[in-house]
Amino acid sequence: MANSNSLPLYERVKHRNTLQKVMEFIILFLLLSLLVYRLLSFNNHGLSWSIAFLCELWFTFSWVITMSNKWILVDHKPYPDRLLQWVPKDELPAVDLFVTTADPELEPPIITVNTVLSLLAVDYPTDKLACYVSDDGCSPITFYSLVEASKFAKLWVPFCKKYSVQVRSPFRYFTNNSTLSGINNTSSMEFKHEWKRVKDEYEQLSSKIEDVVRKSINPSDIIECDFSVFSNVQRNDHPTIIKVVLENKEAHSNRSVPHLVYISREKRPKHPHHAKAGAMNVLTRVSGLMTNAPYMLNVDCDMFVNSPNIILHAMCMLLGSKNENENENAFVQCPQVFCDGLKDDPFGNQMIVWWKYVGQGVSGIQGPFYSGSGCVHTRKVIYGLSPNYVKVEETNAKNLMNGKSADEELLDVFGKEFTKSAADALNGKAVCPDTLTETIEAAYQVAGAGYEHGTQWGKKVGWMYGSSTEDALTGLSIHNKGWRSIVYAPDPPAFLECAPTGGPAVMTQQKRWATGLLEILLSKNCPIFGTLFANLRFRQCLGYFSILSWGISSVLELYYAALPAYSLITNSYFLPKGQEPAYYILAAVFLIYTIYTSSEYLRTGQSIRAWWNNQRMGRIISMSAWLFGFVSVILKLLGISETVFEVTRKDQSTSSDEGTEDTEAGKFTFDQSPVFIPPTTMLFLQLTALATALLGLQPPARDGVESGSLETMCSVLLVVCLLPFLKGLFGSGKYGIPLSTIFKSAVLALFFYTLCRY
Ligand SMILES: O=c1ccn([C@@H]2O[C@H](COP(=O)(O)OP(=O)(O)O[C@H]3O[C@H](CO)[C@@H](O)[C@H](O)[C@H]3O)[C@@H](O)[C@H]2O)c(=O)[nH]1
Ligand SMILES: [Mn+2]
Repeated sequence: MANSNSLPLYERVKHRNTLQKVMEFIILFLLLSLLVYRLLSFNNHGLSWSIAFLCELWFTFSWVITMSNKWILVDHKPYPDRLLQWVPKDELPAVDLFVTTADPELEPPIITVNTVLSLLAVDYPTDKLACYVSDDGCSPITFYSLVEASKFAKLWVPFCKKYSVQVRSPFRYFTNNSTLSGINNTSSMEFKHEWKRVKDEYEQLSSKIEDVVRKSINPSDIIECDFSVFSNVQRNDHPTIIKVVLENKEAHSNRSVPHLVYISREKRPKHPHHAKAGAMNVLTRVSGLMTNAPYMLNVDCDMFVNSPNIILHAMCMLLGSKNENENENAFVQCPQVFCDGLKDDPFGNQMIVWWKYVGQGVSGIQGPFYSGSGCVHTRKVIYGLSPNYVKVEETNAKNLMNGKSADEELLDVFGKEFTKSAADALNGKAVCPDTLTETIEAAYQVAGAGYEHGTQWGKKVGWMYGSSTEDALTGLSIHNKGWRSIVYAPDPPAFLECAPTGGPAVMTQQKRWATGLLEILLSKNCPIFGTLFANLRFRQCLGYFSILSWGISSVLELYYAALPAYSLITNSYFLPKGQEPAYYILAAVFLIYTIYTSSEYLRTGQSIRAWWNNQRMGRIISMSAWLFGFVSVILKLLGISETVFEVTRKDQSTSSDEGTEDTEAGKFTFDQSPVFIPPTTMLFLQLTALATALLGLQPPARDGVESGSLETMCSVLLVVCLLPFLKGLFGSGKYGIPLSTIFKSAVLALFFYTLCRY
């Protein structure tokens, strides 16, 4: 026993990559040479030269950060057997499971239901788990779906455990894919029989939900449950609704299913609700009163469990070290992996390479960024504790000297109804009440719209307010205290989710990210302060900078992309000429960068096409969604408008019937959103510039040197990147760019052209 105690519960696996690193240094050297070349020839050039220099300075700086981010890749390997030797199964720590949903239309309830069922069925003692669903849509349909799902769960959970089912979300388990469904010719009769029964039940469940969604049947007409609370509610103006959907009363029987609680927090037009961050804080408080588990797993409504052992594995990494002081891991983050992602990643948003090289790279520094979903948090850390923590009793004495008792202090921070629960959690001796309903009255209090007034929720404790990427901000505030975090990227992935498809959904998501991230950079939460005045490591700060600056790089990329067009139109140049040595510097950067980036795709098992799609979408997203993110943050800083959290549309590929493969799914789609104007303008601009050059309409070169081959090549390359938009000009329906967008873009392009010419 003593022996197994001292064995670590997880291992850090480091990957070094010399070849990649050599290429990184060569690229850095080339970029620096280019900067030197620009500086040496600064005097004889005009504005475009300075802009090019500025942009290249930024690109070089970003490259240094990229190198720092990827210095060592780290992954982790848990040893659950050692944990089970160390802690008996029924003494494992409890974990509260959080799911958020906000809109039954954008987020079909059947998706949420599958996520919830997969959570209820994880391999972990059921009496240690409780699942809380926050519904910001206040939808009786979502509630109804959960009630129905809880009945099915009583069949599904025991079935999964009895047959050690690998895939625990029913829609995926019951696909036609035989490797997932686990049924084959060698299966026993009993299994086949039960399999059929569970499948039938699931089909009934999904058709019931579909009926309610499609025909808008009033759920209260079909089940006996109390729906009166949902009458007359408006999404943004309603009292709290908390319903214990399922209470686990037979904890030790093999038919038991974890608790399931539905929460729709109070919303009032006058009270800010803080979108997802607000919902997470209500989940934290309600669960704090009901079960107060020391750990909390949170997922978005579309992210379901794919590996049934995930909680046990995460526990290894959170409990994992020999002495308590050394245990400085605040949270375990699993990469976001997309289920049945479209072939070759046409929208460039599957982020496989990002998670591999940046996600695992920052894990070698202080740890991965919290990315909002697929993450297990430590409750105490969310309550603001630092790694070198002092217990509440100890602070007690200290505070008394300041004239404030610890209780008063806790009251100020957490609010009245929550003081005891918070103290219990911080002291690590949470006792949960015998029944969930016992605490329901207090739960209504802490879910109220005005509860947080005068407390530190969203400021010092809980999920942080002030950014539409509350995840990055919350993670940053944890890293600022000196905590580490852990990336866990098992194969098969621990969770799977749906990647948004189509132009508009991708743009909504990317715009929100760029907005939220820039909001953090330009606020008092800027990571530079974290490094200067708190415990954020310098290279971790650089890592944060690399994502927080998306909005800024979009502006520089836009300038750089306009340069070739400008040069062609005015018959000037901003790139070195064929006879200059610097010409070869540029060619070499281009070549090595191509080899470097494409090799990352090949090594992660993706195709060259996927590489190209990501490069292309990278440029498109940067000059559309990120640019809009930048603009909305500037508007917010000027006090003109507030930033909002727009929910991403989730595709309903989870219904039980197998849809035929949508061959059009990878095609770029458009809508009326102004976000499509800048890329369309850019396309027009490059086309006009190329036409000007080809038709010999360029003015005579001012200082005798004309635009050269590199400018033309860059312009052509941009047109190739913008090919989806070129096609969009001729497409119809959702595949075509709306006429108004085309018109506005043409006017803008014409304006730029005139500006250049005169
Ligand atoms: O007012 C709101 C808005 C959103 N949500 C929920 O927040 C989650 C994330 O929203 P979604 O539109 O799916 O955003 P994504 O871009 O897919 O999510 C990523 O980015 C977000 C930050 O921008 C993080 O919060 C997410 O966890 C992360 O997965 C969903 O479950 C929503 O139901 C709420 O509960 N209340
Ligand atoms: Mn999502």
